[in-house]
Amino acid sequence: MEVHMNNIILIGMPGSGKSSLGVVLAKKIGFGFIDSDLVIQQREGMTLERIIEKHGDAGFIQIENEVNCSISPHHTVIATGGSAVYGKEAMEHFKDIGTVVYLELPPESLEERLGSLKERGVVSNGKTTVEDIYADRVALYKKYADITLNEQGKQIRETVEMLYDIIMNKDQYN
Ligand SMILES: Nc1ncnc2c1ncn2[C@@H]1O[C@H](COP(=O)(O)OP(=O)(O)OP(=O)(O)O)[C@@H](O)[C@H]1O
Ligand SMILES: O=C(O)C1=C[C@@H](O)[C@@H](O)[C@H](O)C1
Ligand SMILES: [Mg+2]
Repeated sequence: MEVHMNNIILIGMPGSGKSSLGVVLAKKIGFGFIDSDLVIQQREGMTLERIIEKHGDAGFIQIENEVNCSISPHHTVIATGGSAVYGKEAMEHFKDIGTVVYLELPPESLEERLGSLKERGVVSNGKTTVEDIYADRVALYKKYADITLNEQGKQIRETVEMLYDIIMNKDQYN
């Protein structure tokens, strides 16, 4: 598989580690790092939780879609928000500017990491459990992924190594 080395875009459920892994990967490969959640917060001048409260799920998805469409860096790892896949234009844009990597983890393991969903300000679309939110999104994560990384049982360091190997074309996973 050919990896588009301009940008690496991380997608996946909240708690899958896009932000935690992304910055470590960026440092390792000499790339920049952008967390699109922080770009959204800066643009709106409030926290993600507050934006969701104010605009509702649909309003947040629209804002996130617009912001993500405006992110066009070079040689950068982009950690997206868990709900980024609801933005069709943004995901098409990301596929144009880089390689999209889905960090895959089953809902049981996500639950252990997440703690309170409410505190994280998740776009729930009326769903209340991690399992239901996962079920609502899993097809979208798979649809947009150029690479799917199963991180079950892996430490952050191991997942970064696995991704590094793929990027550097020493690929034994795809
Ligand atoms: N093996 C692991 N891999 C990744 N993260 C892990 C692992 N074990 C524990 N964690 C923890 O899980 C959490 C992952 O959260 P993080 O904010 O990176 O996820 P995210 O995908 O960016 O979520 P969001 O969509 O809400 O932005 C962190 O607190 C991290 O330390
Ligand atoms: O998965 C989600 O619904 C979200 C994840 C966060 O990264 C933020 O983008 C926001 O809190 C919504
Ligand atoms: Mg994040």
